Amino acid sequence: MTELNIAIAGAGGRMGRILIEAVRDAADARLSGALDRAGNEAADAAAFLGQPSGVAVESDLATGLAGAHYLIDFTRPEATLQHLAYCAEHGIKLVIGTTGFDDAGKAAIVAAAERTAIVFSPNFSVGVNVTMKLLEQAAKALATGYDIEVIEAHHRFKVDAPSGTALKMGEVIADALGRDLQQCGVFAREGVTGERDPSSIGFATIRGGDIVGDHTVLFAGIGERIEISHKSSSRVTYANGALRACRFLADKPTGLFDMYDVLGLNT
Ligand SMILES: NC(=O)C1=CN([C@@H]2O[C@H](COP(=O)(O)OP(=O)(O)OC[C@H]3O[C@@H](n4cnc5c(N)ncnc54)[C@H](OP(=O)(O)O)[C@@H]3O)[C@@H](O)[C@H]2O)C=CC1
Ligand SMILES: O=C(O)C1=N[C@H](C(=O)O)C[C@H](O)C1
Repeated sequence: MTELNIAIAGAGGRMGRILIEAVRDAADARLSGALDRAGNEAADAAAFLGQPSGVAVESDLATGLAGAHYLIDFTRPEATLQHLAYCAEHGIKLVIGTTGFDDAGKAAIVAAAERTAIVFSPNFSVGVNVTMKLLEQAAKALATGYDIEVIEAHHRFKVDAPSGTALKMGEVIADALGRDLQQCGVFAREGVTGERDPSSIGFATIRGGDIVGDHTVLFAGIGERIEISHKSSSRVTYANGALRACRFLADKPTGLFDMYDVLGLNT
């Protein structure tokens, strides 16, 4: 069995810590390095587990990525884009969970995938990706007469809105209906808004406490409504999905993939 040498970016963050634990628990993976921003360096990336790893948290990319074949990055767009450039240059494969990229950031990821292999997904849980498939089917079956609203709730610390997952759900539904989310997405309502445009897809965001991540899509008709919901109760599902993505990349030299590719849902 070939061992996966994995570095973790954002090592001290909510996802970073769960990822370090998941890599350490995986029989086929080795924690080869850990990165975080300057000022967050630490002597041992797994000290919080009470089981030293011998891997320090570094802010210097060359040091933190020495010996890494994969970088799992759940940080912020500005950090991911720096890591992306380094990984593309050095042939390190990337699993990107960071959300909140603008169009230029997404284009940089597409370009980097010509030089290294990347899985980029706003949500690495199996359940959310299966939910996306259900949404595709529901949207096609409920194409007329049903108003579509995406409602998401996350913890108080989340900095981007709507969540990357909510936006992806909107895109999946818009694609299934032949609409363009850039045109039909409604991201805020206040004051005298007028009646709802039936071709719109609305978004509502809730932030509070320690909510890990809830997403509901409402298809509201006259006389009935359908709700398709996914609720995360642990970040372990995201970490396990990210590890699965590394295994998927093992035989891919270049290319941009998502969790549909990893899970074989692209049918
Ligand atoms: N795709 C998926 O399945 C999931 C995606 N996410 C996404 O992952 C990202 C991280 O989430 P979460 O772990 O909760 O966030 P945290 O804020 O807990 O962790 C982010 C880590 O990255 C560090 N960081 C921030 N900016 C920089 C920078 N410029 N350079 C280097 N390091 C930096 C932070 O340091 P500091 O604290 O000092 O800012 C922190 O250690 C978010 O975009 C979130 O939406 C989250 C869960 C699942
Ligand atoms: O910030 C989070 O926590 C999460 N972010 C991702 C997103 O923006 O969709 C995935 C998950 O919902 C948790």
